[in-house]
Amino acid sequence: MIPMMGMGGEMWSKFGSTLASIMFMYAMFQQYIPYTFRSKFEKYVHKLIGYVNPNIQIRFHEFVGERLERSQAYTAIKNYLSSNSSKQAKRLKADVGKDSTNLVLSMDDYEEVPDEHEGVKVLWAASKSSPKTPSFSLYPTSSGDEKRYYQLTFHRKNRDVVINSYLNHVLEKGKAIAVQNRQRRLYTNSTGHSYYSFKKSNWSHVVFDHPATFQTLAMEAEKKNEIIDDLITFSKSKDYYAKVGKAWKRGYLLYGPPGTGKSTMISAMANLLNYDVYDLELTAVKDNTELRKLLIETSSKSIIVIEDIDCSLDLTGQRKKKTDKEDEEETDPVRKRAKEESSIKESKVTLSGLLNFIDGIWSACGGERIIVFTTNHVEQLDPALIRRGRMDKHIELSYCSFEGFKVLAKNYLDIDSHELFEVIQELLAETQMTPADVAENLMLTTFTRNTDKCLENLIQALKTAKEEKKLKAEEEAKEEEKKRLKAEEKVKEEEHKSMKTEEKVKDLKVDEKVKEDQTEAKEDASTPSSN
Ligand SMILES: Nc1ncnc2c1ncn2[C@@H]1O[C@H](COP(=O)(O)OP(=O)(O)OP(=O)(O)O)[C@@H](O)[C@H]1O
Ligand SMILES: [Mg+2]
Repeated sequence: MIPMMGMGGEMWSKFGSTLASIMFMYAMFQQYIPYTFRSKFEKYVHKLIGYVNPNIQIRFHEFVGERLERSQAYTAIKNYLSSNSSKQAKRLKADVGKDSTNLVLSMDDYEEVPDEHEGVKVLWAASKSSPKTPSFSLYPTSSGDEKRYYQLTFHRKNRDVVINSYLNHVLEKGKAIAVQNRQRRLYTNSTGHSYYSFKKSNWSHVVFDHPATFQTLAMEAEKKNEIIDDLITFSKSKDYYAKVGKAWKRGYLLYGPPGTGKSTMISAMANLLNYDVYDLELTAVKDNTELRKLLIETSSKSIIVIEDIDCSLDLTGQRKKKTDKEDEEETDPVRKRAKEESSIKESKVTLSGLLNFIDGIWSACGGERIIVFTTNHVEQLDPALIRRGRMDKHIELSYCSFEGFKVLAKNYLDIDSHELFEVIQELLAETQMTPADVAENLMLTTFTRNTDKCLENLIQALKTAKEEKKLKAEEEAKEEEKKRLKAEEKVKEEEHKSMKTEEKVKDLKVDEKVKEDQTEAKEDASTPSSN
């Protein structure tokens, strides 16, 4: 044992002294050899190493270009390595990931991670270089001056595989991981702060974490699956759209009464496809130019939403006149308010501007985008806006069906069947209740603490709705009858009037005839006879 230790100690001391001498010589070399000679010397040393060393190295710096933008390749590699390094590297860096709940691990500086692709072995290393000349700054620069990079090392015989295949594989995988890990955003253009115009973007955003999914959406299973299929096919059809020469986008029109789940479906779409949501408030857009600017700023993999399209835009001059008239009759306070607001702000976005937005040349920039319009009154929309090709899919969201109710019962009460379901089925067929109202009744509150009570409440609400519907129908029938009687009366009155005028005309004609006769008789009397 002891001799061994002695040997080890001797070896270390030798190694230490050699290292010290090399360091000393290097310091001397740096201090006393002129710079020009030194740089030439270093060049030859690198060349010499190049002849001897069979490996090739590629560096991917964090910041590149004149404006020192963050390199996309660096970010993609970082993401790619984060999944590998957490299994292999010994020293890791941790950062908070999306939702602020999970940790994302990546390899620490000077750590190395091996990787293999198509039988080719490579080695990744994370590293950083400090600036050679110290820089002075008024601002604290903790790590700003350090230049981080990843270094890829591989044998030169594998050059083709690495450059042609492996690097693409790394970038693609890295980007896919970034999409998965990214925190999705909900953007809006309706901040209303015009003094923020110096800001770079016209969109402001918050974190998008709406929990709605297609599983929790009350809807017929067949219809739901059709929509899911459509969305997934769209998201995977990049090559197909390129082949047929169409911009990679798809338009959906969601229509139906308030509270039937239009907005909920948009959130479910975003969650299904992992897309960002851009909620475009048309009334806050000044004109077509601003609209185009907003569109260009939207990123790929996003859903652009225009809610209540019929209220948010006076699409044509004709339409404006029509809506003015309708204002008096508008009973829904929200729609009335929206109409008032839109007329106050005097948005100059026109129908043609909007159509350009949907399928003009500009719409192709970015790609992989879904445009969703919602409306409560599909019949009021301009045919040009909703023709096929612009809005590829029209989806009607309607009153709650029994199938929809079962989804809600499963979500809210966690039950698949119940003895009261039959009654509810009958009542739902006879009434028109929105999923929002049904959901409201199924919500467990302090008052309705159990399932039976909830279902009974719903039955009560459905019965009331049925009664109201009956009363409303009766009232409408009465109203119709009143209108019919009024119309009949009017017709009679008209007839009466026309008869009277006819009589008057007749009388007048008789009077005139009498007068004419009288004047003729007078004239005859006053004319002296020729005899
Ligand atoms: N089909 C549905 N499935 C599940 N929940 C629904 C459904 N429809 C409505 N709801 C519930 O009702 C609430 C209101 O629905 P939502 O906002 O999606 O309606 P909307 O159709 O967008 O109405 P509006 O036309 O007034 O904008 C939602 O928070 C959701 O909980
Ligand atoms: Mg809505």
